[in-house]
Amino acid sequence: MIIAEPFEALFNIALLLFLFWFTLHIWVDLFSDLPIIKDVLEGANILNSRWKRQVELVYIITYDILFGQEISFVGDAEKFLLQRKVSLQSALARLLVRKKMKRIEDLLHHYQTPDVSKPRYVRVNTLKLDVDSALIELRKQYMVEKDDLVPDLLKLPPKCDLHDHPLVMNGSVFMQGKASSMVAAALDPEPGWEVLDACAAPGNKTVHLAALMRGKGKVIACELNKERIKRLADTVRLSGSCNIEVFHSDFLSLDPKDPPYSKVRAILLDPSCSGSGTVAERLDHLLPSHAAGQSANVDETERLTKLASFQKKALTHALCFPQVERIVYSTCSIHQIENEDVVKSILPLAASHGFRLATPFPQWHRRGLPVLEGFEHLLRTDPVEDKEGFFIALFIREEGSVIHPSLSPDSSHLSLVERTKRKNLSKKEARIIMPTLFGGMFKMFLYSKPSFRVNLK
Ligand SMILES: C[S@@+](CC[C@H](N)C(=O)[O-])C[C@H]1O[C@@H](n2cnc3c(N)ncnc32)[C@H](O)[C@@H]1O
Repeated sequence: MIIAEPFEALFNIALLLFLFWFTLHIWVDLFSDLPIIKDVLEGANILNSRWKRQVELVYIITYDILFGQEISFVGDAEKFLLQRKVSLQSALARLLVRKKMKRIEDLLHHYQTPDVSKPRYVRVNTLKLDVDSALIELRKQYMVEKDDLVPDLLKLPPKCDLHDHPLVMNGSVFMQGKASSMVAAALDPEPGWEVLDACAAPGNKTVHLAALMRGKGKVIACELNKERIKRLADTVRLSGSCNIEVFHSDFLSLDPKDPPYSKVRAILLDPSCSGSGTVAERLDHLLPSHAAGQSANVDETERLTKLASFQKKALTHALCFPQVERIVYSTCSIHQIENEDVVKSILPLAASHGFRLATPFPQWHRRGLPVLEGFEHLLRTDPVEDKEGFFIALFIREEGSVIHPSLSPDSSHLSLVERTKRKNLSKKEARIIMPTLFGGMFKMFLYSKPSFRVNLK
């Protein structure tokens, strides 16, 4: 007995401490959720005057029904509230949707006001102005610094609204994000080359190419969409570049062996993509139509699959230009299916044409997803950390590699008509000694596609 008493006392103290902790835990939980429980009860509109008088008890039982353990004791209050469990749950669901909408509204407000945390970038159009002069001019109004990675790119504080700035209005600088400005710089075309911008509108990267080439050589800007051609032509005019030719055409229908494409040394391929790396798209995904469940997901998967299929065809086609030495592929998408998967699928063909992956901006730390050999060559920017989600892959043809005429490009992406034409041509090629003048003209006739050069004047 003498020995048992201290144990009993200790046991009682431990039990008391446990009960105290347990009660405290429940009340802390309850009180942190109390505003929600009040709102739920109000939304469910189930309390009559009797239960309104015992509201504290109602709060505790409602808490248990919605978030707590099984209810072990069922008195009148429990019975009353359990019978209305469905109303309580739907009131809670409505409240959560309202809160989520509020969060989306807050996010929209945050992103739509100029006061965001994303720095502003302008790229100096070196065809019109040198970087130092641009710095002097912009520093009259803003804190400006040179970007540490991309040449000719200037970084300004997030709040700057430069839309009406004279340097923007007269095309001396272009408002262009950092990741977007990395693409033409990664391609790094040499002055005097012929370069093809395969999917060009609105033309930010086209005019960047022209500036990098210091106005020497030629940039061919190809765009399929008639409405967007006008925007492209405006951008080209504003840039003051004289060596850009705009073509209204489907990139997939350009014959790589036809002049003027046969001399193309570099291709910038920035095809249509989901845009999931941009703020507007990411917010769009939070909206109820997207969050509505299954059907939205199915649509989204289908859309991504279609986009990826076009992206693969376009990249495959780019590999077929006989003189091309560099190809840059970029998207503003965060999805693997539009990025690493596209690159992975064409790697064997690229290798057979003498191409290998190169490393654009080796000092940039964020690389591709590790789902293919050579992923470390790929470049990614993160939608949260870098404020935009971009992807860049750079292909370089090994020196001395040329496309042998027998290595006919993979034509699986071409239309049936196109494939038939090609097949017929090969038969004819066997009979006619090519290239003869007649043969060349005949080939040009067969390959001629509705591609319109746009007069910029
Ligand atoms: C992502 S945007 C290009 C943005 C542009 N590189 C820039 O930085 O301003 C893709 C463009 O490709 C065009 N496009 C889509 N399919 C095409 C095709 N088959 N041939 C040529 N252009 C195409 C679209 O109309 C769209 O204007």
